[in-house]
Amino acid sequence: MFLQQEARFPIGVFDSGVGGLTVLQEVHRQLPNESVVYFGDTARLPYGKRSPAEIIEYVYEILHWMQSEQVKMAIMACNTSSALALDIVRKDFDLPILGLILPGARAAVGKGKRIGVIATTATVKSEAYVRAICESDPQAQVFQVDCPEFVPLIESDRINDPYTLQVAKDYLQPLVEANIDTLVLGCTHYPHLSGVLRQILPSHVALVNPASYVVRAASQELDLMGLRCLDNRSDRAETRFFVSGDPDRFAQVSRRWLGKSPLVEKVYLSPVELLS
Ligand SMILES: N[C@@H](CCC(=O)O)C(=O)O
Repeated sequence: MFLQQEARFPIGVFDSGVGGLTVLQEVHRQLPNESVVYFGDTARLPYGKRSPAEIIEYVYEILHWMQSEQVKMAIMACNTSSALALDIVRKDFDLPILGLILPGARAAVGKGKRIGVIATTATVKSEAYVRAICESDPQAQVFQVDCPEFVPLIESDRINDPYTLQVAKDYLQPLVEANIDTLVLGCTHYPHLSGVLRQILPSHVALVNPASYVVRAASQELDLMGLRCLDNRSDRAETRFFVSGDPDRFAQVSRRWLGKSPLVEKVYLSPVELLS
């Protein structure tokens, strides 16, 4: 099966932009020995506005490139890609590929019965969370809202802007009125807004960040496959950052989350011929 993989190889983590950093933080917390290749497809964000065909094409390109970087596992740190592309691309790669929807849905049903999901327009339209939640708990009720303004606001570093709070109030209002008890942050950018969301939601509403659950699943998978890196010398694990857009811009925006400006390289992804 996955014979060419070795424990010392990195884990690939990708998103359209800085959203995947919320997953990267969990990788650093739960899997501190692992090296990571992080890719942000910043030239083509937001993915949430893209068609399913475009998203699938981008994901193929990213995974082909990640394979050339010798990743031993790929984590789609992007709900939109997980919702639209995971089941399609998985069969075409000789490496474990993990997505956020199932771990997020399972975590949500463990917390409540009236489950709100906020996500990109593409994820909401796919109904991937509705299916996954209802399969895990047929009694659960799901209320979805797409929040197309969030990703551009986060990518332009406007988290604490009063306008962002107003937009968030408008998006959450129908969910508060529906009396949700649980809210799934169904886009990896949104945990960056947790503080803003908390100001609006009643305190009994549980927030579910699927990032911590997908990384837990990744950890189990690494053990199962004998691919966990056991070398715990702190200087060995490194995270390298790559983007398709402007590396300086990514370094500047991600600084808030990483505590320092990372070194970021630009990558030109090659088009992949898709068999239809
Ligand atoms: N991080 C996003 C992608 C957002 C976007 O580019 O629209 C997700 O989890 O869906």
